[in-house]
Amino acid sequence: QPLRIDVITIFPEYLEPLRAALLGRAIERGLLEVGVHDLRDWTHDVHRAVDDAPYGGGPGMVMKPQVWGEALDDVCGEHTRLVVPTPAGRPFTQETAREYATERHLVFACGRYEGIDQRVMVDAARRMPVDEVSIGDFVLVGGEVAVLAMVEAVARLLPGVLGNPVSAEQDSFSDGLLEGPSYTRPEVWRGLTVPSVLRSGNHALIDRWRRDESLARTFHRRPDLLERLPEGSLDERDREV
Ligand SMILES: N#Cc1c(-c2ccc3cc[nH]c3c2)n[nH]c1N
Repeated sequence: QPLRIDVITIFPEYLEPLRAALLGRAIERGLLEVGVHDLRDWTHDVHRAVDDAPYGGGPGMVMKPQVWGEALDDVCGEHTRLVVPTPAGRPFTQETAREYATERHLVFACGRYEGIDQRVMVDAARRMPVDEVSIGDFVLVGGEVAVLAMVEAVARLLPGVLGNPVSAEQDSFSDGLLEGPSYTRPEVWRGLTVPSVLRSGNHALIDRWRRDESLARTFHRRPDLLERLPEGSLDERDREV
């Protein structure tokens, strides 16, 4: 059955974009299920408080464990992987997205303020796999934008979501390299031309040119990716680029 994704947040409206465009259509077609929940539905006080001052002092507020505990008790099930976006998380990469696309149920816990009381993740890990992940080395104000990015990265890998499934294989990072430049009509635009090899019709030459462009771009923009390539990824000719 389709992957089910649940998101718990104090700003459910932040997740509305999941209902639009390609992802919205995939949900309508039953290719995946998405539920969004307001964390405040699990509060019991008149102020619907979800945060409190940090033990040990310091700036900002911390999200209360009790509210999160009750929300996760209701939303998580026996096949759930809990994903908690945080700047202090392990890097979320294309490999992570591929792993998540094979799961049955993902629950994303969106923090705000200075984050969620750590005991929430410790308690959840008693019953299910828990991943604390980061989408990049920059600081956001909450987890919602990270969840939008992760859900899109995962959903596009699900069968039937992308019109053209081959592109998911050929996208950047699938062979460990960055995608090279792309071009379309017109042939000349503001005095700028399209590389002639792309109009040659010689597909062996075109594939070679694209590979060279990928290698060169990766070398200049992300040399770290070249270090991580599996053994034997680069042939003699590649090394000359
Ligand atoms: N993932 C991720 C994040 C975040 C993030 C996630 C959750 C909260 C909750 C309060 N502030 C947050 C920032 N910032 N930068 C990233 N790459």
